[in-house]
Amino acid sequence: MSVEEGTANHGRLLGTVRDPQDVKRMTVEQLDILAAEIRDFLIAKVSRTGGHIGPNLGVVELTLALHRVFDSPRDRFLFDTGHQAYVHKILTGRQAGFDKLRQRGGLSGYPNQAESEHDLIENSHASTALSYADGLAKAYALRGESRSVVAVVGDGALTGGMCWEALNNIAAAGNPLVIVVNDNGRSYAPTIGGLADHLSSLRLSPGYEKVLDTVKEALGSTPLVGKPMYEVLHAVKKGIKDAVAPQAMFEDLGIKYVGPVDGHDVTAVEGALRAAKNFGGPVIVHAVTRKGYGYRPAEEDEADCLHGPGGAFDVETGQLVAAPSVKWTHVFADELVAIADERPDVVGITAAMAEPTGIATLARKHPDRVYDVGIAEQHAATSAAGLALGGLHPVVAVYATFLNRAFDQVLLDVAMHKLPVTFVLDRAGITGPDGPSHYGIWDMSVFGVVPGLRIAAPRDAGSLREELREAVAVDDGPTIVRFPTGTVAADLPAVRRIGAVDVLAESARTDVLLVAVGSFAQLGMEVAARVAEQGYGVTVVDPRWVRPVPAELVELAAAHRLVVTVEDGVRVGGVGDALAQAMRDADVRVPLRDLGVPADWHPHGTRAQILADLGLTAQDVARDVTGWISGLDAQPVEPVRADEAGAKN
Ligand SMILES: Cc1ncc(C[n+]2csc(CCOP(=O)(O)OP(=O)(O)O)c2C)c(N)n1
Ligand SMILES: CC(=O)[C@@H](O)[C@H](O)COP(=O)(O)O
Ligand SMILES: [Mg+2]
Repeated sequence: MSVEEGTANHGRLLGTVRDPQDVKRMTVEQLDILAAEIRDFLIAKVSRTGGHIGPNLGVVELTLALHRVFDSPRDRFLFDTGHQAYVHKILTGRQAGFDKLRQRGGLSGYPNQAESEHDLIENSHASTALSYADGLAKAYALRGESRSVVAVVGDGALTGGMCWEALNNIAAAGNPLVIVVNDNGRSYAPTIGGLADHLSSLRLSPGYEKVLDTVKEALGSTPLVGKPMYEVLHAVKKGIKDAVAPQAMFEDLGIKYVGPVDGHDVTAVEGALRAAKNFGGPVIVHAVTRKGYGYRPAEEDEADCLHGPGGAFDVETGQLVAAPSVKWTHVFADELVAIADERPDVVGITAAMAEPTGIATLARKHPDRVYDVGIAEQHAATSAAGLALGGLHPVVAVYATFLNRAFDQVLLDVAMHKLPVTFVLDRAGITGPDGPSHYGIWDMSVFGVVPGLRIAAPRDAGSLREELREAVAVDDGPTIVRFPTGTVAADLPAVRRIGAVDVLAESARTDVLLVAVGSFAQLGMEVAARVAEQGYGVTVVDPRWVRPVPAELVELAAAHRLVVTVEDGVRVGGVGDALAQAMRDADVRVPLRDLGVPADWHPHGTRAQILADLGLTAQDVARDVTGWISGLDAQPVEPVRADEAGAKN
């Protein structure tokens, strides 16, 4: 049934769904209507809030079938990556929450334990569900609990190495476990690589299981027994596999394969799931779906099937409602092309996010110089090391949150080898609606400890261009260039440059040195103006390169009465911490206060809301700074050592 036809029902059936039991009672005809109503509902709600519309439209029937065959929450669903769990939320009593999806205080865009007993894992980083499933199945086996474990993993998530580590273990353990491969052939763009090719060849061989069964039946009447019988069967099975379908990789790994099944046919999916449930060992159910199914703008969106429009969109066209603006990503993308035009050794790497990171712009100009490695950030880092060893300068463009999992590769494979690799971290800092797992707040602390790694935090478009050029000019070690999400900040010219440090504002009085990191430069200017109104002089500086700590920053610190740092990252091990340490090492006894993000799980909301919650607005920071500097006036004692400035988290 089409979306239009479904609209005619005005969601009457959907309104009766309070929990999965309601879906279990429905007839096939009702399920058809319900699927259409769910699509209407998703389009209506997500077009207002933004969110992952394409992936969820593709799993409507699949999710209905899951909830009919299994008994959640006794049976456990583990969604990988978690961005396709909206239908699951709808069927588990959370319809009302969709008006505030991904908004402050509203439903999370991912599974969330606090929302429902039907959600177990709170992921959103890809390729983890099979490992969770392996552990969970082992735990249930050891505790003697008879509960099904069902992991739903996309073809894109399956390109992540963790999935293959998990499959290896799942096969070895042999526990009952259902792995539903939701194969829509796409990550954002079409999924790349041998695995994607394998899945698509399986998709084209629907007769495989049937042929296999027929041959098994025929051979069943031959007089062969024991080992010879097995060998004949095995040889025939392998021969047919090679002839009818390419090597059925999953079966060779030791995991039963069922499929391919039409993922938009609830009855067919149910049949496959029931067979898998009763099998008694690990089974892969290969469901073929279409991303964005049933919504024309998504189906026709060649770039990413409306994977996750970054805000409200027009239902008719699928176009974003907000006026287009120049984003940090665009500035990076254009400058990278300009650099690559001049330098044939510069190449790009993306981990399945060519458009969102802007690497696609380079790919359009120099298609042979961009590598999409799949959702494989660890591989991206070490493959970049290989490219650098081969004489190239790779630029690895990923979201800040996703580089975390490649720490060891950056540390040893890249930095220890002093290799010139530039990591460009988009969506650094508080990002907003995707919530805590997507906040790019760890990079400056985590990667700040890597010897020889330089980190730049540009403040605006001009400095992003400049610092990117400086980064790719480094030839004796890795660099990181990190910037936030959204519209790029207006250019903020420096008054002067001291060494590598830009001075943005000065005063006749040298009361406070305000170190404003990256996009907080503008906030720093506003703070300086407010604090000046209270009679104190503030020097605002942008260190530009925050690791290693510029020597000039320490000298500037020594020339002021108070140092305040403000950064869009966790305080522990952040820029403030690093500067405090450098000041201690230089015996600079000026008090330092560091402002930033507490190392914690901060909820979703808009970036502005979360920053306000954290006291990272110009008004809050100005109040803090005024309080601290006036406190020093009130107590004209020997300044405390920088490391005595107070506990922090
Ligand atoms: C480690 C990691 N890297 C990148 C991403 C960004 N990302 C989110 S969804 C997605 C594509 C997922 O493709 P697939 O698993 O096939 O799901 P589909 O959207 O096609 O349903 C990517 C790359 C992520 N969530 N986690
Ligand atoms: C699920 C996921 O990891 C991404 O799709 C994420 O939603 C990215 O959002 P933005 O690209 O809008 O920042
Ligand atoms: Mg996919």
